[in-house]
Amino acid sequence: MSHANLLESALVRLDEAAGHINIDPDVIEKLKYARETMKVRLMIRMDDGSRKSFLAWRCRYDDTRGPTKGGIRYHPDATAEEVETLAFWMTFKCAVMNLPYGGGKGAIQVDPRQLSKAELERLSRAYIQAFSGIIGPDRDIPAPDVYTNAMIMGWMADEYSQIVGQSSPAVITGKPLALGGSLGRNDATARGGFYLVRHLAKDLNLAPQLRVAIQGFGNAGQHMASLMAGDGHKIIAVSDSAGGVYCADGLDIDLLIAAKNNNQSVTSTIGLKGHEMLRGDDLVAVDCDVLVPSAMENMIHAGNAASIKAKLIVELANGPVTTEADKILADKGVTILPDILANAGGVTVSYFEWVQNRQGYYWTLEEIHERLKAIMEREGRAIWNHAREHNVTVRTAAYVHALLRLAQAIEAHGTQSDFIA
Ligand SMILES: NC(=O)C1=CN([C@@H]2O[C@H](COP(=O)(O)OP(=O)(O)OC[C@H]3O[C@@H](n4cnc5c(N)ncnc54)[C@H](OP(=O)(O)O)[C@@H]3O)[C@@H](O)[C@H]2O)C=CC1
Ligand SMILES: O=C(O)CCC(=O)C(=O)O
Repeated sequence: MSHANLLESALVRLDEAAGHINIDPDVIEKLKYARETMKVRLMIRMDDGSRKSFLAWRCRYDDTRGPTKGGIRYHPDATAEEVETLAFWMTFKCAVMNLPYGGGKGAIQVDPRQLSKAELERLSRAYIQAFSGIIGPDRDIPAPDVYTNAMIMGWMADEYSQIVGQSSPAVITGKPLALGGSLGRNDATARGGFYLVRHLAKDLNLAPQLRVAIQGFGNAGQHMASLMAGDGHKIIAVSDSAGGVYCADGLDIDLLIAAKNNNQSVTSTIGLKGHEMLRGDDLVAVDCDVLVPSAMENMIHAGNAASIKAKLIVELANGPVTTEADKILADKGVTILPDILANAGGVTVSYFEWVQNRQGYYWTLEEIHERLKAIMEREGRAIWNHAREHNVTVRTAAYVHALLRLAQAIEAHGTQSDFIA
């Protein structure tokens, strides 16, 4: 599926949820469109003295529940449509977790692996120069996403602080600890999903030792592998953009992480420690108990959903399963813990970072983990129970859960505030 119909497809889930509750059509009308999407062309000086331009966007999809919140993605295939869809999902994700935020997202159309560190820094600072008017600690708060990280967030927070003339750490989350980052943000996306699976293990009839396949081996995928392996489960397959590896007895996670830290693909471990090669779509079809998509959108689609053998899919990626694949998987009896719940640990610890920045008082790692676990379990349990009681998928239950909160906020604002920025 191209990005051109990504939002349309995402809105199918909204309509589906709206069909299960009595909701004012005005609420749905408001949630169907992004509030504002700003597009710019960033021009930077390359190391060889030439100038190069890059398209970039920031979308503030809906700010009814608070300042907009969401990551910035660096990817050569980024489009405005993708950014708006990701911002739509953020709107629902923040509502699912009851965070005092709306949804936003940003992107630069770039392959960051083709830039030097100095070029990457100039580009990241140029992004903030361009968007400094629409971001801010009470307006729109960026964070990391695909191919961005703490170092980039540090440059961005520094650039913003220089522009406004005062230290302003709460404008961006996912920063390095030395610049006001939070303990526990690094593995928060995976940890939230991990706590959720552990909490629902009995309800899901999960075996004590699970065979897990992970698609994508970056921030989300690597931490999920470590957490699940540390809890006694076997990671039997992982992949990255270059291919995949498989080992029925369990892959060597330290070896895989060392390869990624060395800028190599997971496939560089083929032939070592019993690691075998996986091609193309083979990873999703691996005989396993749990499949964890942790890469990009639409990777599980009508063409490969029928081949899936896992009984549980934990969506650490945003939008990894198309609406067509949802139906195929539901017919096969596969349970999906949806993105707006399963990967919400990241934005939840981002929220903790923002709170700590604002109060100037920092929590211990244990406090972060306890608070994250409590919120994942509270919202996860409510959504799970709703799904069971109303015989709907966990995805529909999560959308209903968020939609009720969004509707309350939209109605509470009244009808005269529609044009306030
Ligand atoms: N970081 C965060 O806090 C959050 C991230 N997410 C979502 O999680 C997903 C992953 O993000 P994150 O881990 O941060 O990103 P990273 O940039 O850290 O990692 C992305 C991973 O996906 C891999 N990948 C890209 N294309 C493919 C492909 N076609 N097949 C297999 N693997 C592929 C990359 O491969 P390679 O290493 O070869 O480049 C990389 O290993 C995204 O959907 C993101 O939006 C959701 C919530 C929060
Ligand atoms: O940490 C955040 O604020 C947002 C993370 C994000 O982009 C996401 O959850 O998709």
